[in-house]
Amino acid sequence: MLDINLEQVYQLFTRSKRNTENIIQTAPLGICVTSPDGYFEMVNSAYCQFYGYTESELIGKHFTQMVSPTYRDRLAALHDEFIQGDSNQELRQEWEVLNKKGEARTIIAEAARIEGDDGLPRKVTFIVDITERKQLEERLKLANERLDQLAHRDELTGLFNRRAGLKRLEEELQRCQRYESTLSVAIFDLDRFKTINDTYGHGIGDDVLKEVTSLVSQTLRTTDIQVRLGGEEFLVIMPQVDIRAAQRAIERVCNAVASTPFTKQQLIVTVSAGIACYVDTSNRCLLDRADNAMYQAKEAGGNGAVTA
Ligand SMILES: Nc1nc2c(ncn2[C@@H]2O[C@H](COP(=O)(O)OP(=O)(O)OP(=O)(O)O)[C@@H](O)[C@H]2O)c(=O)[nH]1
Repeated sequence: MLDINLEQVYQLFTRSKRNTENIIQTAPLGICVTSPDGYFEMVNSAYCQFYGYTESELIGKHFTQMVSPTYRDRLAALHDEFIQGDSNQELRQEWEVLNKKGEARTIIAEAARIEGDDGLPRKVTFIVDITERKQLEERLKLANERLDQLAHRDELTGLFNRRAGLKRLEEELQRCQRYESTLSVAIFDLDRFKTINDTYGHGIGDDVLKEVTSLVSQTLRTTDIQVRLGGEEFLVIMPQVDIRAAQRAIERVCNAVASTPFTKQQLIVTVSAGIACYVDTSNRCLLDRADNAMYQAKEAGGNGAVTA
């Protein structure tokens, strides 16, 4: 039998308790224990350091004071649910919190339910500061969006650029083939645009391009795709639209452009358009047909649409 007296048991117990407390206090992640009604009963050094409060400033305070006001009610409700839950479930979630200086930080909090000395449940929360990681992710996301923008969008008008637009057309044509649906395209070009540049300068020419394409987008359906092919030449892809409907849409575009004065100079601009409808053939052939039709519209004096 083990020869151990009460004093030794007590010493062992005290040493073990001290070890546990030391581990908790020196742990690199923030740890807190909250009472069944959400008040701090224990906070470790990392927790205090992260939030910028001393231990005595936190003990006895309600834990929701550490989160931004938007989340307070939700978190208090979650705490209650967690404390009352039957299972030993764990809660892991990302939160926006506020430190003592009022700075917003992002944490991942993971919680576990334990039983306190009094037999009542307690919530132990472990927090990891992910603010820098979140900021980095945000910057990466913005940089990726910018890269995506540069790779697929035309800087001046914000429309799809030629490469991205032709890729979209290819995808739409494949959809037509697979589902035996239809599609129309229109190529349009501003009439005598060089005169605008020569008379008012390139800057005003740019403004005309931006305003015209914006008006065209508003005139078309949201499912239509407008592409800047280059210079003052544009492509409109109209999925599920037959040649008659396409003609009506593009005539509406021509009329809208011709009847709207553009830029502060109130310039009157017209467009010529060629329309072609998908028949089982290649992308290139469809665009060539629309392009030829557009030149016919130009030859007929501009400001109008011709179907291939
Ligand atoms: N401002 C501006 N002008 C551009 C841009 N890209 C092309 N252009 C100009 O567009 C004009 C196109 O001239 P042309 O090809 O002769 O066409 P047009 O004067 O519209 O004549 P038609 O098409 O025959 O009616 C040129 O002056 C180009 O410099 C651009 O991004 N901004």
